[in-house]
Parts: sequence; C-alpha cells; structure tokens
Amino acid sequence: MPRLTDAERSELLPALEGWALVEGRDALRKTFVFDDFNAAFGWMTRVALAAEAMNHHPEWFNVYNKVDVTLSTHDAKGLTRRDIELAQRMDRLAAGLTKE
Ligand SMILES: C[C@H](O)[C@H](O)[C@H]1CNC2=NC(N)=NC(=O)C2=N1
Repeated sequence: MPRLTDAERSELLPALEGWALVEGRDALRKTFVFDDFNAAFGWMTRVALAAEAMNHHPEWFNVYNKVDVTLSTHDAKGLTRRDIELAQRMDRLAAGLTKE
C-alpha cells in the first residue's frame, strides 16, 4: 500500500472533519468526545470490529468519555488510503454521538 501523494493529501485531508496531521510523524489525529464512558466504549467496540475486518488498526487512548485516536499505516510508515477510510468509518460511526 503506497503512501498518499501530495495531490491525494490536498484532496482528501481537508474533507476530514476534525482530523489534523501529527507533528513530526506522518499520521492523523482526532479526539472524540462522547457523553460518557458507555458511549465512548460502545463506539470503540463498533470501530474495533470494523478495523479488524479491514485489517487496519487504530492507535487510541481512552479516558472516560474521550478517545484520542492516531491513524497511520505502520507497514508504509505513513498515511495511506486505508487511514482515510478508517477515519471516515470512525466519523460515520460517531455521527450523532459526539459532543461539540
Ligand atoms: C500483519 C498485519 O496484516 C499487519 O500488521 C497489519 C495489521 N494492522 C495494521 N494497522 C495499521 N494501522 N497499520 C498497518 O500497517 C497494519 N498492518
């Protein structure tokens, strides 16, 4: 899986709501804020099943109602289409559940 080209980056990244490039690493990051732990962990469970089916796994850190997510393709040492796809799926699964 090739890393995203500059052209792909300028097309795909601005379309992602709330995701930002990580400094010093070719990765994307977003913090999801839910009502409570139940909502956060329920979402994580649904994302986990989708991620496993894609064979593409997030780096994430959960405290109570917040989930900090970092996406990167380890095999490619940077961003690929898979990261964009997982970001989109995460956003879709979180639709209507997040605060702000
Ligand atoms: C062996 C297995 O297919 C690979 O390690 C997969 C699993 N999940 C993965 N997830 C992510 N984020 N990046 C990868 O390169 C990756 N590779």
